[in-house]
Amino acid sequence: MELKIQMLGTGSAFAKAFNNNNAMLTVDGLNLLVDCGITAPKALHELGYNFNDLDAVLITHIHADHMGGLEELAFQMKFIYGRKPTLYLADTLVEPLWEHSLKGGLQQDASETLESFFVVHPLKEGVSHEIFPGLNVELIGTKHIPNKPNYSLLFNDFFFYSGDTVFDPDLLKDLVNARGVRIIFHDCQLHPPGVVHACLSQLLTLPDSIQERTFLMHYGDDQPEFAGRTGKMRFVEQQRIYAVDRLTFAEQFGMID
Ligand SMILES: O=c1ccn([C@@H]2O[C@H](COP(=O)(O)O)[C@@H](O)[C@H]2O)c(=O)[nH]1
Ligand SMILES: [Zn+2]
Ligand SMILES: [Zn+2]
Repeated sequence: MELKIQMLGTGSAFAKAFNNNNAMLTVDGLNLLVDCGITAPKALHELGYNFNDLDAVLITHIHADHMGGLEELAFQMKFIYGRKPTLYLADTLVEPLWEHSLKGGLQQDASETLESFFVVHPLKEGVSHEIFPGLNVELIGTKHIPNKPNYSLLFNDFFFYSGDTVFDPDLLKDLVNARGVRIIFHDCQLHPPGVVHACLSQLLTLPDSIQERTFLMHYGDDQPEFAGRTGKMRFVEQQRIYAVDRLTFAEQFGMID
């Protein structure tokens, strides 16, 4: 049973050279889409997927680069594939996702709710939930936009996926030193200040023992100019397939194409 990750995109919210920072996690042929931004429908198509190939979708927060593709997903699943997609999200996001984002486009009848379009699985923060056999996720509440719910993800107790978060070195140290996290995919704003994201200059203050297991995503279009300027950290490459279990350290960096 191998966990693989392929980023549909590795770009920031304003990037144009990269798609939105959305990921496909695959275990034993089952596909979990982590975030479904504005560019996700086209990015999936470019990788040879259609929406019916998705076994579940998980949303970290309600910015458009993370959920702006859900309207098309819901409509395609309803009108083309005739089934409801499975949606995982924090219990605190269920109401705002519908009321503040999706209702305006999806609702055609006043009786329709989020559950009219998705099989909704609300998740509790701090609890390990089985998504598929061999894939568990724990939501970790992290700071992004003041007073708005936002979550990072811990997969199978060893793979931390930050989503969008401000720099939180104490969390990262606790995850690695106390909880045994081996791999970190972290958002990285290339230019300071990191007001709503971790920025590169902050991430570079992490000890080497954390940097060497950290892979950077959610970056801007000038990312190529930062090659060789990321300390022990590496950039995640859009569309490349990584075998997460084999990413224990940079030297054991595994790739499947
Ligand atoms: O200079 C900036 C530009 C944007 N923001 C905030 O970022 C988010 C949108 O980007 P995400 O990657 O989806 O978080 C939005 O809240 C903007 O206000 C910023 O703070 N500074
Ligand atoms: Zn974002
Ligand atoms: Zn965001």
